[in-house]
Amino acid sequence: MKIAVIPGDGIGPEVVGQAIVVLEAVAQKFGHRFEFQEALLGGAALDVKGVPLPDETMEICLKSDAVLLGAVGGPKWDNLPGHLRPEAGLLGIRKGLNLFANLRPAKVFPQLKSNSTLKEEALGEGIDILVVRELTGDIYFGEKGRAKIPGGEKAWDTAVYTTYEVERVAHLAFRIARGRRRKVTSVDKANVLESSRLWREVVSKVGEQYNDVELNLMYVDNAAMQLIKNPHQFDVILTTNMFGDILSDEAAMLTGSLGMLPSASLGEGRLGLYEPVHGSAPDIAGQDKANPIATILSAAMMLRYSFYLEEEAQAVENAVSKVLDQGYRTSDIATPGAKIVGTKEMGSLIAQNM
Ligand SMILES: NC(=O)c1ccc[n+]([C@@H]2O[C@H](COP(=O)([O-])OP(=O)(O)OC[C@H]3O[C@@H](n4cnc5c(N)ncnc54)[C@H](O)[C@@H]3O)[C@@H](O)[C@H]2O)c1
Ligand SMILES: CC(C)[C@H](C(=O)O)[C@@H](O)C(=O)O
Ligand SMILES: [Mg+2]
Repeated sequence: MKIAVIPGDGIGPEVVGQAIVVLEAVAQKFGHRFEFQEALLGGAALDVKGVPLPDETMEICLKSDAVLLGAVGGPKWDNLPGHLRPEAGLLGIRKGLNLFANLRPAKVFPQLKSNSTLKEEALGEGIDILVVRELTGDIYFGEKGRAKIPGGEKAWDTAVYTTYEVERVAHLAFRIARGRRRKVTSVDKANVLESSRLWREVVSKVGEQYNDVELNLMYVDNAAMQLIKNPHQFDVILTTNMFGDILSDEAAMLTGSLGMLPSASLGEGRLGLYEPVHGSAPDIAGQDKANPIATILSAAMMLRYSFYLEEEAQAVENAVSKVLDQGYRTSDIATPGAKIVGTKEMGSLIAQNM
């Protein structure tokens, strides 16, 4: 099994390094062979190649069975023009690999209930939400530009969706909901945006083919509020690229820390891209402070969705749970009396508990 490894910038290399330690423990325990090949993306690629997404990186990804990615971006590259920013490299790779569905599960580990920004009573039995974010359309990829006008400038980004783009991600969300609590909440801004009106029409039509799944339609401003007020009402949240970006960070905080949230980006085939939801965290980069669990859980999603190794995926998730049971915490999820460890130690502990 060939895995393209893209450490990226900031804490990216630190957290990816620990996901590899855990994948090597999986290989040893279950007798698999993973072949890792490194590739450059984002600021790391800009510094060496002058572009955020070099051709070799796309070639390496296309020849692999899965891609493991850290994060990109940082203040060093913040003043570059849009198409040269590290983030453009990430968008390019998602689009280039046609990864149209981004799965972002927000689940509360029982050991971390007190880290949630919600009161423990509000969390009840815990939260288990899956955000299915469309990933290759919307305002991220529509026409954009800037022009001089009298007195200053104007700038624009365009939100575009086609029937086909909405249909394919909607089908995926409904199919996934069948394996969960059979409830899809589609989130849009159909009271204002034309692209959201198309989104709503298409999702409703696709929903008619899944009579066994309940469909709710919700505006994004209300959804942002409902996530805090009553997160238990959500099972699968199906939403657009932009709203999914925002709502998944919000859902992350319900679980205690952005450092806990993994993601999988999927297309038509087996090739997927697996990355934590968080960014390159320049404020803590290079200090061995980053929580590697989001990336380690992303590696578990890789085992599940690209390699169909369910037992192995669960073994990784159980190892994370065991280490939390033993009281080990990185500083973002610290609680009174916890044993605070750094990025590397957290990775080693999870590998040892496999
Ligand atoms: N997928 C990606 O590559 C991705 C995602 C989001 C942001 N970014 C980029 O990252 C850079 C920083 O963005 P930001 O500060 O808005 O978001 P961020 O997610 O990098 O950080 C937000 C906050 O969460 C903390 N944090 C994030 N991950 C953590 C972890 N694993 N362990 C402990 N704490 C963690 C950070 O220290 C920071 O305080 C920007 O250049 C942005 O464009 C990249
Ligand atoms: C860095 C940025 C391009 C990216 C996004 O907006 O998709 C990030 O915020 C994410 O959530 O993966
Ligand atoms: Mg984001």
